[in-house]
Amino acid sequence: MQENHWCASVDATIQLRTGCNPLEKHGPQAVVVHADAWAPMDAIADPHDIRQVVDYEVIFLAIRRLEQNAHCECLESSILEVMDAIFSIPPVSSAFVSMHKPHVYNGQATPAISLSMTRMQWQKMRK
Ligand SMILES: Nc1nc2c(c(=O)[nH]1)N=C([C@H](O)[C@@H](O)CO)CN2
Repeated sequence: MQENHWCASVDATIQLRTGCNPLEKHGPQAVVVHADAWAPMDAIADPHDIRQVVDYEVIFLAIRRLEQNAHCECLESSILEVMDAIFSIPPVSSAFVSMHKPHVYNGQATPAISLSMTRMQWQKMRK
C-alpha cells in the first residue's frame, strides 16, 4: 500500500508455455498472475478521464499476450515483459508483479516469483 497513490491491479490466470522441467515442455500450464501499478495522485490531474488514469486494461492485455509467446524456461522472463507494459503507462511510478504455478507440484506446494520495481530502477535495468 502506498499512501496518496492510485493502484491499478489485475489478477489473471493464463495458459503459459513455461518451465525448465522436461515435463513442462509438452504444452502450456496455468499461471496465476497478480500485478499492481502505482501512480502518485498528483500525477493524474483528472481521475475521471480514461486517458489520464492507469488503465488496467493495458496491463490485462499485456498479461494475456504472454499466452502467444514461445516457451520460456523461467517465469522471470514473463514478469519482465509485464513490467515493460506497466511502465509504458506514463504516470506509473512503481510496480509489483507476481506469478505462481498452482499445479506444478500436484498441490504439495505453490511456487511463486515476484518483482517489485520503481520506474527509476526499471529505466536503469533497460539501459
Ligand atoms: N526462479 C525460478 N525458479 C524456478 C523456475 C522459475 O521459473 N523461476 N522454474 C522451475 C521449474 O519450471 C519448476 O516449476 C518445475 O520443475 C524451477 N525453479
